[in-house]
This record gives sequence, structure tokens and C-alpha cells, in this order.
Amino acid sequence: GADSQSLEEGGFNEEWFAGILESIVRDLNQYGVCVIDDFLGAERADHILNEVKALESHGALEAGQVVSRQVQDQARGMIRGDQIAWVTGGEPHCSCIGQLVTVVDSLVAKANKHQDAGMLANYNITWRTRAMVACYPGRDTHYVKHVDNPNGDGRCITAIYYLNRDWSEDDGGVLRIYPEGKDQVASIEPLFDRMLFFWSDRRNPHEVLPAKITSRYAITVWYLDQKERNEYLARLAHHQMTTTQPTHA
Ligand SMILES: COc1ccc2cc(-c3cnc(C(=O)NCC(=O)O)c(O)c3)ccc2c1
Ligand SMILES: [Mn+2]
Repeated sequence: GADSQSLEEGGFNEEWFAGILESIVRDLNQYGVCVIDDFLGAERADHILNEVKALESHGALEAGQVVSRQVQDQARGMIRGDQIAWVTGGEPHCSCIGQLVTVVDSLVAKANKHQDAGMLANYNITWRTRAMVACYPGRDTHYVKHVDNPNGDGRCITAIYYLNRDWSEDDGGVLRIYPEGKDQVASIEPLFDRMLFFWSDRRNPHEVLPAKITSRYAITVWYLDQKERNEYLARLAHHQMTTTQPTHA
């Protein structure tokens, strides 16, 4: 309700947490996507934005994440892709990013074990990646339609936190999700203090439309299902065994 402040300094309001948890469980089950606005409040969001800008100004963001062949061909001659840094949140001057990840960790863990978890109950989410701090440097940088986890690498939920103040339509950089088997498309503007969750697998092909303005900031964490991750690592180990079989004379 109006009287529940979103966050006390340092701690998190029980009511706020429970409300967000309900939205995540309900929307992921119903739409495979969950958007939460005014997630942490403007003050905390500002601290996180300042930490991201500091990373950028210190050259911590590296251009060019791995992209598949045809994308590189398509992108040749164009400015493409985001600049990224992998952050644990424990680095110096990254404590607010760390707090963000901690809150999202507890929300995802609680949602996974929620009594109405539904499809979420099929997972046992025990791991996650580090936080990928990303900046699309404007000048029409984009990300072609793709699936985050097309081949069962263990990632089950993509969590993206956006940090773009005063974002407007002609700034571009909208995230378009094409939920599998549905005819409606979700167009998600990368608004300041907006939190987004969606299934990482083939249920959610998505693309980032060309970003016009200078910098489009986002922080992404991928949550892993233990079983799928272990099976993936086993496949990887087996593959390495068979391909790098020691040759005996
Ligand atoms: C092997 O090393 C790497 C390192 C980083 C990688 C990052 C991505 C990636 C995937 N999705 C998105 C996205 O969908 N963003 C949506 C949005 O910003 O609104 C994005 O920005 C980046 C994919 C593969 C990678 C491989
Ligand atoms: Mn993606």
C-alpha cells in the first residue's frame, strides 16, 4: 500500500518483498516474463548507476562479447554489440551492484521454493553467473534475435536490471521478446530501476533494437538449474575426453 516505503535503509521491507515475490511467481508461470518497475527506489538505483558509470569510465567494460558467425558477418562494418564486465559485486566501488544481486538472489531462491511456484518448482536453482554489467554504446548498437540458452547449458532464468533515466521511444534500445507459440510480442523499454525476469530457454527468443542514445546500461544475471547444469558439464567433460583422447603409441 501507499504507506509501505519500498525500502528501509539497509534492510528490505517484508511487505515489499512478499509483493514482488508474488509477481515473479505469477508472471513467470503465466507469461514466462515478469517486469517490475521502481524495483529498488530511485536513490539505490542512482548509486548502482554511478557504480556502473565508474566501471565504464575506468575502461572496465570490454567490447564484443562472443557472437555466432552469421551475426559477425551481418554486423561487419556496423557498430555492434554491447560492452560488458563480469562483476561479483564484491569488487571495490561495486557494493551497490552487490546489494542488487543479493536481493535478486533471495527473490529467485524464495520463488523457486514458493508454495505456488508452478513451473518454477521444476528447477532447483542453486547457482548463478556473476553479474554482467553491459553498456550498448548507442550509435545503433543492437543484438540480433537470439535465445540465451538454446542448448541446455543450465541457465533457466534471465534477470536484467535497467538503469536508463528519462528513456524515451526515440532513444531506441527496446528489448523485444517473442514468446514461443504466442502471437503477441513483449516490447520492454530499458527504464531506470526496472527489473525483468524471463525464462532463458527457447520459450523466449528476444532481440535488442538499435539503441540511438549514447549509453544504454543494464545488469544481467543468469540463474542456473542444478540438474541441467550438471548434465551440461558432464556432456562437456565427455566431449573433451573424446576429442582430446590421449593417443597411445
Ligand atoms: C562467452 O562469453 C559471452 C559473454 C557475454 C555474453 C552476453 C550475451 C548477451 C545475451 N543477451 C543479451 C540480451 O538479450 N540483452 C537484452 C537487453 O540488454 O535488454 C545481451 O545483452 C548479451 C550473450 C553471450 C555472451 C557470451
Ligand atoms: Mn539475451
